[in-house]
Amino acid sequence: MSDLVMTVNNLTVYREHYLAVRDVSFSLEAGTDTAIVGPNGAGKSTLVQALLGILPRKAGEIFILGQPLSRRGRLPSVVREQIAYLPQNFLFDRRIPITVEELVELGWESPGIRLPWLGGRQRFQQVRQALARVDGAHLRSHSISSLSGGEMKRVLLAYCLVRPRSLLILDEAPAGLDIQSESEFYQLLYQLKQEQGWAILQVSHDLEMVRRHCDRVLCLNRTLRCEGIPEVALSPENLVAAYGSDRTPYHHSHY
Ligand SMILES: Nc1ncnc2c1ncn2[C@@H]1O[C@H](COP(=O)(O)OP(=O)(O)OP(=O)(O)O)[C@@H](O)[C@H]1O
Repeated sequence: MSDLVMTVNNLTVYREHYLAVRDVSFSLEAGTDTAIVGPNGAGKSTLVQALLGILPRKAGEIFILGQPLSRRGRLPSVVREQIAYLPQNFLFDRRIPITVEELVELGWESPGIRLPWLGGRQRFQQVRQALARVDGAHLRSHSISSLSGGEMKRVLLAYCLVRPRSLLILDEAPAGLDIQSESEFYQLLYQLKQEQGWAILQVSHDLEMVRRHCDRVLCLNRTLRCEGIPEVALSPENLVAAYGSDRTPYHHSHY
């Protein structure tokens, strides 16, 4: 049997009084890359935030590495530290006097009690390795205030990579990267999934990227309209079902 990293059963989530996600079920296996696609306002970010325990759910169950996510969004710390999340926008005050290395180091820490004097050497090496993997070694001592948008994305990915993980959740993460950096970004995701068995779940509007890189697609428009391998889930009929006949992106495709 394959290793299930996440199982979602009949998930329903409201934003205030608005039913944003209704009765969604799916599972994620280790070593796979799954895309969530759908039109603006379809509930993609809401779904991701509910999976992370940031937004409360109205109904349904979420299991991560076999452990239930509590109604209050809690998970055992050994499970929580296996999850990395790269948001669409990382909003913070860039004047905070912190270097790239210090930021990435924060990702190395386990949730809970911190003993900063322990594991210093290992932490140092892990931070260097993570930055090297995203081609950001030269940024190590730069202040985060000096980074471009694309450099910041790479540093945040290093933050995710700095310790072993099982699940990486991305919300439109490569937006803002140039073509070369985007291609390297997807190459790295491929390695993480193949070599380290990460399950990847990514929200995307880029259907060409999804066709090229993802193993499975969930088409969301409040509820799951279709799912499957890209060739099936992104067929013209299924895109019309997910986006509606007037908003389907199929006609803009190069396929
Ligand atoms: N705080 C809120 N209160 C009420 N409705 C909200 C709130 N936040 C989001 N919504 C609504 O919930 C729906 C789902 O929003 P969500 O951001 O999850 O969609 P999305 O698929 O991620 O959209 P996009 O592709 O535009 O990023 C939208 O109709 C949005 O207007």
